[in-house]
Amino acid sequence: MDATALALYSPPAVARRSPAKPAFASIHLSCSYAASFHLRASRNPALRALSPLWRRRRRGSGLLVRAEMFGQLTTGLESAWNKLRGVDVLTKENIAEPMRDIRRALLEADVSLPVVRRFVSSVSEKALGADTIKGVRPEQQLVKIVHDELVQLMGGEVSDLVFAKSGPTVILLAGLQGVGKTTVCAKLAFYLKKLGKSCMLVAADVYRPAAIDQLTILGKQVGVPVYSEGAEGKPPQITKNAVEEAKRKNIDAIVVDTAGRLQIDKAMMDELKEVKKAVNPTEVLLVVDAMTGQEAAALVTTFNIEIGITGAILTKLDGDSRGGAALSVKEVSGRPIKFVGRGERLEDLELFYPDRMAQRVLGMGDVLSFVEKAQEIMRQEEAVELQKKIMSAKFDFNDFLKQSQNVAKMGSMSRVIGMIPGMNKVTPAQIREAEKRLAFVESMINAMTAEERGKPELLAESRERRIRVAEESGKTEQEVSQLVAQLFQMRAQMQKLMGMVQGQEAIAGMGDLMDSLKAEEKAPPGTARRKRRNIKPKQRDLDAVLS
Ligand SMILES: Nc1nc2c(ncn2[C@@H]2O[C@H](COP(=O)(O)OP(=O)(O)OP(=O)(O)O)[C@@H](O)[C@H]2O)c(=O)[nH]1
Repeated sequence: MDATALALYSPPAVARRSPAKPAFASIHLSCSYAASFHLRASRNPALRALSPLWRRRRRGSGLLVRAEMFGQLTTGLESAWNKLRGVDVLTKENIAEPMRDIRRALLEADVSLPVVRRFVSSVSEKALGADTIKGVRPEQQLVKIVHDELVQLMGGEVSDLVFAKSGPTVILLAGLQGVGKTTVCAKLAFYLKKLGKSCMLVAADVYRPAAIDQLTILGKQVGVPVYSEGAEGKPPQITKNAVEEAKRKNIDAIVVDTAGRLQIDKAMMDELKEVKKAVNPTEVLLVVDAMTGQEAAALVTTFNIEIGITGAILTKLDGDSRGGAALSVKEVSGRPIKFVGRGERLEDLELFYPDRMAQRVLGMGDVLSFVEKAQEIMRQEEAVELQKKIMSAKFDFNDFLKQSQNVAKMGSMSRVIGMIPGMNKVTPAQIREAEKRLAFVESMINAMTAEERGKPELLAESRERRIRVAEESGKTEQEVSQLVAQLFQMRAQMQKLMGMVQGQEAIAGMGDLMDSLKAEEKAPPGTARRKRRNIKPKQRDLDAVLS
């Protein structure tokens, strides 16, 4: 791999100062901007070359974000290569400590010890055997080696659903109670519909009456039929009849929901074997909870030995899972992870890509998934338009509202943030704060006139307008002023982040706004605020906003 390509593996710069509390709004703007930027970059090599900018976070201007998923593992791995800064070549001596860091990070992520031992020995061997490549620093080489090993550990490439060559594809789901099986049934139906395949759900969990009702409700939400014979039927017979029904109705795929139990028991295994014998399913997928770490890997192994499975579906990856399950399942059980669940919504199920997961573990985000998500909600021309507006500092409140709604469609904020390279350290609390404040902000934007939303300078230059918006939205003038000031700050930040700022031409109306903000901060409560002349912002004001 040449130096440029390897440079993409530059470890994200670890900010040397405590994470600045990000302006809530810039989290949304960064996500919106990234959606448009990466969407364009996905079709434009020149722009794509810029995307490492997202990986090397600019101190002070980027957002210090810690995605919920794998945060601890990412930090642990980062400390490994940060110890190699300044060395010229990887040697047995100088990689000893980084290897100990990697070992510790994987164990803390709840990866099983035998897997960790094999992983560290393979990375060490490759690190010592690696040729030095001109222009590539040793820590970059180590990041690349760890990345490739992580990809292999998780199965190498994506393992998609297998479809039957003739007749309906039968997907049998198994798993313990509460792991998310029934939810996965609906998510899979939603995924199959997106692929243009007709689907039917089968209620074969006859022991928990609520499960049948739950599946029926979910089926209605997705818009697919649910085959049920109530709680009296026997799962093997129910499933067999469902296959006949699917054949009659020429349905492409059926997804069978089976009973979950608190732990593996013989009755559960025997029943699954009978169902399997009755319908010979195309896929037998074990649903496991990512939060259970290496226990998930052990479960997959047991089910594979007992009944034979074709793969696993890892749910609740949006939770505070340390990553051990994602990293261990394939290596321990020999069976691939096919899908991951990242939330409770129907669209929160996606194919499992080992390379993208490895990039996220290494804090490099997941541009490809981000682009795919952005493509689902944003047309290319919209992305071009948004990009131009942001780069020309014309991004206004209409754009902010539209993009915030778009970002919300891409999934939870932590998930969107986790996909954007270079933004892998937002704390969950900061993300929750950002999400909470969005409604607060939207109420102020909705109180603005269309003209004010399209020309925020009008609000920056007129205190009367700000007071009116405050009164109509039930907020204070100070809060409105802060919001307007943050929009200008976001404009400048985005340009700075892109490294495309063309000089810092003064932004009209900033002086007045900055002064009234400062006056607010200094004036004791109730002091009549001094009226401000509209003045061109002094460089000092602009620097204060831009810093
Ligand atoms: N955060 C999060 N919650 C999930 C995910 N998948 C499922 N859940 C939630 O987990 C809970 C259990 O989901 P179910 O689908 O009822 O689990 P189950 O395995 O069918 O449970 P039983 O029917 O009792 O066997 C529900 O509240 C789901 O919304 C996920 O990927 N992320």
